Amino acid sequence: MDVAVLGATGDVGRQICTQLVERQVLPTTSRLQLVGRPGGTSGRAVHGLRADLVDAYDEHAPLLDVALDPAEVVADVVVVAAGRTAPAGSGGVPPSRAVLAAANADVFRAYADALAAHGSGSEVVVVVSNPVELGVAILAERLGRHRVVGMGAWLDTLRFRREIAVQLGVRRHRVGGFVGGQHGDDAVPLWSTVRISGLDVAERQRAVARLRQGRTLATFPAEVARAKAELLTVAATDVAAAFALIDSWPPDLRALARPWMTHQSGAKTATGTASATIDLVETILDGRDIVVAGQVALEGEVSVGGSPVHGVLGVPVVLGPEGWSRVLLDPLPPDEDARLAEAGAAVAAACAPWTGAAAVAATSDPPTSDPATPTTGEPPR
Ligand SMILES: NC(=O)c1ccc[n+]([C@@H]2O[C@H](COP(=O)([O-])OP(=O)(O)OC[C@H]3O[C@@H](n4cnc5c(N)ncnc54)[C@H](O)[C@@H]3O)[C@@H](O)[C@H]2O)c1
Repeated sequence: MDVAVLGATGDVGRQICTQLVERQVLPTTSRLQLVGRPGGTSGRAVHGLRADLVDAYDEHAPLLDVALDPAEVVADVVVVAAGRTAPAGSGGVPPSRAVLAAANADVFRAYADALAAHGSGSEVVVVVSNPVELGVAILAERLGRHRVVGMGAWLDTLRFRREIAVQLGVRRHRVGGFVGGQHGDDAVPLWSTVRISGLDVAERQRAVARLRQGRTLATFPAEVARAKAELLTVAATDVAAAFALIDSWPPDLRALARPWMTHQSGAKTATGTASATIDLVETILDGRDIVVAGQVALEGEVSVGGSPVHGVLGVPVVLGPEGWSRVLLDPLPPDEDARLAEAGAAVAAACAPWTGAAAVAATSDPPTSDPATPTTGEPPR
């Protein structure tokens, strides 16, 4: 099985390539295609990245290949990590979600069209680039929705599980449960899906109630906004204190605030993002169906706020070698249902200018103001 990484020389792409090789996810007979952009700096650096990986891992590296033309991308799993990102650190004005969308919609379209024309017709695409929902929408339109999954919800899920595990004093693998919604501020911690191995239902309910401290998701967007404002003030003079402050908050808030602060600190979230991406790649290569959370293009499999969702949303899905097959989501409590509905509306508004009939107009005349009404216009981390 072969893997292609688009944007291989970027911070996230390089981490994905390195971890794929270092963790020996691919046998030496498989091929890892490093994809850069002709004319850009990545078109040169991608050759250097190949040499560096061989230098480090020659004994167990898969066949390493370079591609600079989208038409040359051929693999069983294609990871999309190419495109513009919000610069790390707190200096300057970061591009809004809409500006990021305008820049990356072209990247998504270019690779979607190339894969539709020249691909095998069965490759599974894992979207990392942001806005991840837009990437899923554009690629799913051209390749078929079941072959495209966004990894933002899985990364959010791992962060949520970790924060719960830390608070309970257990290892992360003992905690189940998912985060859905939109990657970023409209991520929805699905508390009703949380499971803790070793605890029966009553014990789990008591533990979750303790962790939630009487809050519901109705107040979550306001808490996130307040948390960011507080962190900016504290981090202006003491970044360590800002991270310590996060430790005092409940797990769902920590799961959003910590990566945001990481980005603000000037570090990026490339390592964790790559590790979560590789989880999904391994699942697809493994041949077994596993339940993960991912952004997928729904056609009414899920209803939120009383209406079936026709659009991209992060939900728990069964993922396997042919992509995602089913959504696994029981009826939700009112606060989770309401937040998921809001996230679905925010995604729909954000994707509308770039998908379907609007995409043709958007290609020649992209909107310059933020078309969406998410909790904030900030891009996700
Ligand atoms: N989904 C998530 O959870 C998550 C987390 C972190 C970052 N991201 C996203 O991943 C993407 C990459 O982030 P990064 O930090 O690596 O950015 P980066 O700027 O370090 O790298 C981007 C790479 O994309 C390449 N690129 C741009 N256009 C291209 C094209 N048309 N063809 C091939 N390559 C192209 C650039 O040359 C560069 O190497 C961003 O969109 C970022 O927002 C997503």
